[in-house]
Amino acid sequence: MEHELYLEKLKSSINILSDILDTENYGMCIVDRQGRIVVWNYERFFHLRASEVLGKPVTEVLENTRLHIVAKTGKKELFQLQKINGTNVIANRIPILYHGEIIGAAGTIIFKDTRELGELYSRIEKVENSFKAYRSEIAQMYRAKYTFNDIHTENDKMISLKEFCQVVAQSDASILIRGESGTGKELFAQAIHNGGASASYPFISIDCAAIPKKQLEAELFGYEGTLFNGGETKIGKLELADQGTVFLDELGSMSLDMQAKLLRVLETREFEKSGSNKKTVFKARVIAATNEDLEKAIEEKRFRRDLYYRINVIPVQIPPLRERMNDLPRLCRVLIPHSRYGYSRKNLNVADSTMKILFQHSWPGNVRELRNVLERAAIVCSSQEILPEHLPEYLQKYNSGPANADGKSAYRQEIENLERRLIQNALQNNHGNKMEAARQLGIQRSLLYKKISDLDIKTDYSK
Ligand SMILES: Nc1ncnc2c1ncn2[C@@H]1O[C@H](COP(=O)(O)OP(=O)(O)OP(=O)(O)O)[C@@H](O)[C@H]1O
Repeated sequence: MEHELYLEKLKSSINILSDILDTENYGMCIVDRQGRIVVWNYERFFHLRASEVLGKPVTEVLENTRLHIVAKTGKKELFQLQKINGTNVIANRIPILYHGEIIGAAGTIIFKDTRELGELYSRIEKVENSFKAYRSEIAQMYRAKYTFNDIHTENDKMISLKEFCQVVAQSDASILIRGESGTGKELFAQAIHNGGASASYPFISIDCAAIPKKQLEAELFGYEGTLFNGGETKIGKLELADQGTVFLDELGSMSLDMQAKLLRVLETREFEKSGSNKKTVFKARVIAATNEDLEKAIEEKRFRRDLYYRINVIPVQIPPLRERMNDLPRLCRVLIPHSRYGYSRKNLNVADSTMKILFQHSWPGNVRELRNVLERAAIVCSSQEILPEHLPEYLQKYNSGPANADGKSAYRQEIENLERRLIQNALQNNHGNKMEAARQLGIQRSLLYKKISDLDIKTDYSK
């Protein structure tokens, strides 16, 4: 009898619960050990009042029921499809135990009709599909356009660097690309992204120097709508890069505060948006670039050593253009714009005299500077050849007359010939004695040695 009392207690608790629970999509029926109904709040689903069914065997009231079975076996049955009055419902059946003894079973229906569940599924499916569509749209919007084929070079060092980067593109390790401004750091970063498994995912570039320090955090992490920001939500670049690459350009100019936050993300692979305490998983690869001397910045306490080690897993150093001048002719070929005002000029090329000038410049702005020079020249030139006069003013200083095959100006060549003749004469007059020759020329002996070597002068005049 004790267990009947227990069932009674359960019944009154459930009645209280039904007042506070959402009973619109939720109902409960309890049977005793014999399968007789003791609690019934399925009223709204089956249009049968409790007074009509209480005490009746559940098998007489509910079609396809198994509650009486669960009240015997004690084995719960969850999320079962049950057809009642031509309607599918999802039913849970749970045995009720009292001091370890089965005294009945409780049945719950969560959804009135599986059509509702179907509708919910199709709504979820629609949301998922539009989510997929947005994701591929984001990947399209943030596409990396360059591949390794766009890195043009004939320089051995650059060819090996390209091959090395093709290998590291296959891993997801962090990369730190270093090089002067305009050497092609972003070009390499994009090629690495496109050469690896993340190619179809977004490539998100963030210029840490261009974004005001205070804004950088919101750009990277995003924020959730709160009362304080008028409910506005922003997806951060770290989240947007989902499975792709985050390219942190000018990393050296990131504030110490942001460096600490970035380090935490790289270590835990998760982050918190401002205004939210939920963690967002960080799933992208990081490629950073800088033209700053980071080691010096570490010494000067402007850059965190731990972040440096975390990012500099694979260091990539791009040489400046002046150290790979044999790339000039090829770069000129690919960087000359072959159209002007919409007219195609496929055969536009650089005249030899112009090339000689380009060889004399030290290109502090590297490939970007060269591209700008060629773009400007292509605009001002109406012939098929870019001539010295099409070059900007600051390059005209190298244009001191027609140049020789080795790229020296005629003026420079004349000076060298004169120097060579004077030194040869002095050496001859002094039977190859360099000290005497230097005295005769009125120059330091060290300068004479340098000139002899630079001008490749024969020094054996003793005989
Ligand atoms: N080897 C190359 N072949 C073809 N184009 C190149 C090469 N290197 C650089 N470029 C071109 O030069 C320009 C500058 O390159 P990029 O922007 O990648 O340089 P960067 O080192 O990232 O510059 P910054 O330090 O200013 O950010 C781009 O237009 C790029 O396509």
